[in-house]
Amino acid sequence: MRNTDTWPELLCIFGTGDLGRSLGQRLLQSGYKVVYGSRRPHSCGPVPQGAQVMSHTAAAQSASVVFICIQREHYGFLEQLAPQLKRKVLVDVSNNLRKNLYPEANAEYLQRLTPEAYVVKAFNTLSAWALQNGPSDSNRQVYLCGNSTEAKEAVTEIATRLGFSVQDRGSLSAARELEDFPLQLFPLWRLPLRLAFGLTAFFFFYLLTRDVIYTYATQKKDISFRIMVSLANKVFPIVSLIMLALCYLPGVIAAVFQLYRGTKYRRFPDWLDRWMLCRKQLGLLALAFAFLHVLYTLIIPIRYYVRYKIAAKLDTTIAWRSDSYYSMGILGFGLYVLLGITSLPSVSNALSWREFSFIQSKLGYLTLFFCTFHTYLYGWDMFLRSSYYKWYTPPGYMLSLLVPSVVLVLKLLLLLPCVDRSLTRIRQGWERTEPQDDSQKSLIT
Ligand SMILES: NC(=O)C1=CN([C@@H]2O[C@H](COP(=O)(O)OP(=O)(O)OC[C@H]3O[C@@H](n4cnc5c(N)ncnc54)[C@H](OP(=O)(O)O)[C@@H]3O)[C@@H](O)[C@H]2O)C=CC1
Ligand SMILES: [Cu+2]
Repeated sequence: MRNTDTWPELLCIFGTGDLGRSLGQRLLQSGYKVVYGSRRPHSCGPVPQGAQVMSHTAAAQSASVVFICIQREHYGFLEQLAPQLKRKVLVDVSNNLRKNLYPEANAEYLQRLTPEAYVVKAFNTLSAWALQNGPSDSNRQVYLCGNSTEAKEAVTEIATRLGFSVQDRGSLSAARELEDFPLQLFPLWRLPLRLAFGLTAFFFFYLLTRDVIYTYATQKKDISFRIMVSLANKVFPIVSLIMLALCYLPGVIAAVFQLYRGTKYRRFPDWLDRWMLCRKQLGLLALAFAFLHVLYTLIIPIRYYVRYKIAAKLDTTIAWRSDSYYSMGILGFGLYVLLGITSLPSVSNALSWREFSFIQSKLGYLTLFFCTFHTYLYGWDMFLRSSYYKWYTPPGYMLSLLVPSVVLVLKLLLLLPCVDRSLTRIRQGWERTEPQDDSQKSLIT
């Protein structure tokens, strides 16, 4: 099918648009020869230096691999070209503007137009910009699929020469999935973002009512200026703590499921699966909120309102209490940042699985513990110190501590030696398997 003896190999690109030009430039830089097929070979836009431009027919005849850098809507003319494209490798790079715009994938449509060509879907997840700049850490992956193994090998070779790493996603029927990739908008972030937004809105309005509006209604005192810093600095830590707890809750629930079922070989319910998959995003958002809390806390001493209230008398008991909750908060935040850093791909790739799970799980629970304890101490301190917090504190404050406390208690229970032993046994797949049917049973007994 291909003549691999001639190097530099000549490759053909149909379409002199953005992607065609970027791809051509990259191919030329990697040592290939490039010929363009265009509707207007003599009046098309600028092409990279060193490339030739011809009619579609002439260009197709000269190469064995043809990149189709044309929008799917204009594929129609390729049907007449089918005889010239016979036994050629056609690379479909196209994307759609929406999901399910057409009944079949673009690559399958191309295969239908040119039944005797070998269509390979590839490169569509890269942008013209990424192609032109060459592979970078985040833009290294090329996904491809197709029915002919040889054709896929040819495209793999080219992509590898361009510096990309290739992932084969199977036959051409996977093309639809590949075409949907670029259309996804932060799929794993959606749930955590909605949650963060919902929690923030809820606690903000809750505190606004209980803090500002209630005070105004009962005491005719206007403390609305507290919205900007004091209120924000209550909402952010609460949301952060709850989200961090929610990041560890699914792991605990999964362990409970496994213990209850006595096996790890049964699938978790869908909601738990989805929840487990977005733990990293939950954790990172929680970290962002913790950051805000730290920043807001740092400015407290320079605020006029606080300096105005500072009393001259020093009470060592109070000093102890408040210093301990600051200290817990700082320790918790330090670990929080560590968790965030180790979740970066470049860092986590450098860790072994054991190291990664040690940090994300053991230190993760420690972080949750510090942050929860910090919140407990804060509440205790405020409760003892000011009468104002006596009525405000309980409901909202308890609510913010509920989820983390549940997670920590469950985790402690899971760490009990007897529970831990059976969980380890289940996770290592040592569980007793019941004989499947009666014939086996009789063999055993
Ligand atoms: N731009 C990007 O970042 C990416 C683009 N893609 C895909 O690459 C393909 C091309 O995209 P892009 O380069 O941006 O698009 P452009 O509009 O920039 O270029 C399309 C090219 O197709 C040719 N063309 C247009 N109309 C017709 C027609 N009726 N018949 C024959 N040829 C025609 C033209 O080349 P000529 O005048 O020489 O014939 C034109 O330059 C698309 O399918 C897109 O989905 C995929 C990933 C990223
Ligand atoms: Cu705090």
